Amino acid sequence: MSLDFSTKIFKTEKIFLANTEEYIVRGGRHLFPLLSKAFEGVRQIGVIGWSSQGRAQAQNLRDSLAGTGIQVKVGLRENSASISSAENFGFTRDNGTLGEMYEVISESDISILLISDAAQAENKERIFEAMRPGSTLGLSHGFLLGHLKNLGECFPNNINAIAVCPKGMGPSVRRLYEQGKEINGAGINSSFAIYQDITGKATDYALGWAIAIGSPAIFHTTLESEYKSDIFGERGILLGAIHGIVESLYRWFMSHGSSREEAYIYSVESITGPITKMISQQGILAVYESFDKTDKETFKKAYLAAYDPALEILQEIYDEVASGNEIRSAIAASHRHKSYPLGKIDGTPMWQTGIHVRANRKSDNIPIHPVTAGIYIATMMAQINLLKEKGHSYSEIANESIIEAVDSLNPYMHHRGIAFMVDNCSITARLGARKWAPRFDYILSQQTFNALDSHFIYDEPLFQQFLTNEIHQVLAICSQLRPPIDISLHQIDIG
Ligand SMILES: NC(=O)c1ccc[n+]([C@@H]2O[C@H](COP(=O)([O-])OP(=O)(O)OC[C@H]3O[C@@H](n4cnc5c(N)ncnc54)[C@H](OP(=O)(O)O)[C@@H]3O)[C@@H](O)[C@H]2O)c1
Ligand SMILES: [Mg+2]
Repeated sequence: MSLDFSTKIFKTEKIFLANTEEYIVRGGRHLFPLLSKAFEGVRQIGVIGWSSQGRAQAQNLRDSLAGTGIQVKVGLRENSASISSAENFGFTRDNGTLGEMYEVISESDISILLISDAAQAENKERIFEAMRPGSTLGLSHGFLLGHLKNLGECFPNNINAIAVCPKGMGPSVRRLYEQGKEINGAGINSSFAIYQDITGKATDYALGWAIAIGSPAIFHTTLESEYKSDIFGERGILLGAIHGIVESLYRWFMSHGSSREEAYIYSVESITGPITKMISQQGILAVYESFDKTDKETFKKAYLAAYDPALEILQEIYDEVASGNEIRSAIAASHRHKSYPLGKIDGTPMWQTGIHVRANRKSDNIPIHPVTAGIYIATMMAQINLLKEKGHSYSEIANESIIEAVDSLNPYMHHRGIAFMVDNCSITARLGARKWAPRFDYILSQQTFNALDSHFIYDEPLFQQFLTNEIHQVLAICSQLRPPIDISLHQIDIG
């Protein structure tokens, strides 16, 4: 995969991640005056859908493009339940910035498709038909490409097909953009991909779009690599795996004499509080290095007991995603959910305990439990190593396995529990988390905890591989590209 690209409008920057070269573009408000040039020939951008991403991207684009003459118009299905919410945010039929989705697509020069992935797949013919020749289809996910590949079909050959994929959820995309008004560089990083460029303008459109939604750093990828790593990552450590890990850990701590509150603190709080913060600020190895000798041993044992079982499930997920099965499964599930809507995931005593724990939380006193750290980090490392083996770039690996977890998602779980994190993500992600979390819970309970409670022979090279992994160096470089502020959740408006 070539990670180089060319733009006459924005400055590209070469970075070295371990021994590989990648090119990025840094965003920021000082580049907004270049947006008119980047979007040359564009009079209207349609944002189709009003959910996590639609709401955030439509507002950010409108704010960034103010004064350029480029209109941002929201498109929704007939009788959409979201019409009144969009109108409350100033996208109204009266002022011409809200309309029926197929009409908006047919009027727009760029149509950013932010309806659910399954709805994109289901309505692709009508969407493609509505697009004018020479116009641009914008995606925030490669799911639709995966679906087309499953069917042996392609995008229409008379449109551009591009993607800008924010590596964080919609509310963060909006909130950090707003914070960026005071602190230049605050925002959510995005990857971008150019699948089809028939006008020669696709790269500048994509970079302009990413800058306009506030991304501080923009990485290049392909649409195929994006959907594989994204669908895989959210089923892995970002959502599915972390859910399975904490459920199984909670029970394990209880079976070893902890009270409910202690078990919750040692499992969930430990990860979403100090482990997340330390990885975000100092990297993965810092967690291990923060332990004394005894806890280092405990961490090592937990790491080695968890790595292979976690890798086994992760490999299965990757295979399911790469073969197209996971995409078929998400579409099939969306049909079933018309009769059986997605169920709750935070009703059990564990998550009820979490409410009390959070109410009485003293943030500075949350311990890092070495068993929890060992299992969580082993799963993260297994995901990193698998993505590397599958040929993903380091920027994508770091974002899909570490940065999105510690800077975007885990803080949501810390703030209000598992459902607040998972159910603020896309439907594709919510489905995947529900499908795979029990598999991680099961394999850890069956294998990892059995091993932990007995003696087993350490795979020393595997632990050495953790200590010397290139990802530590990669993360140090990537963390310089992170937004300069923390996500302040208490201010986030989840509507
Ligand atoms: N959520 C994230 O943080 C995130 C992050 C990165 C990328 N993405 C990608 O961004 C895109 C949008 O995701 P999302 O999470 O914002 O949305 P979502 O929650 O997955 O989907 C909800 C939106 O889809 C619309 N919709 C559902 N069925 C429809 C149908 N049959 N016809 C027309 N519209 C329909 C809904 O319309 P109504 O409003 O009328 O109900 C609503 O606006 C997806 O490609 C996703 O993979 C999401
Ligand atoms: Mg994602």
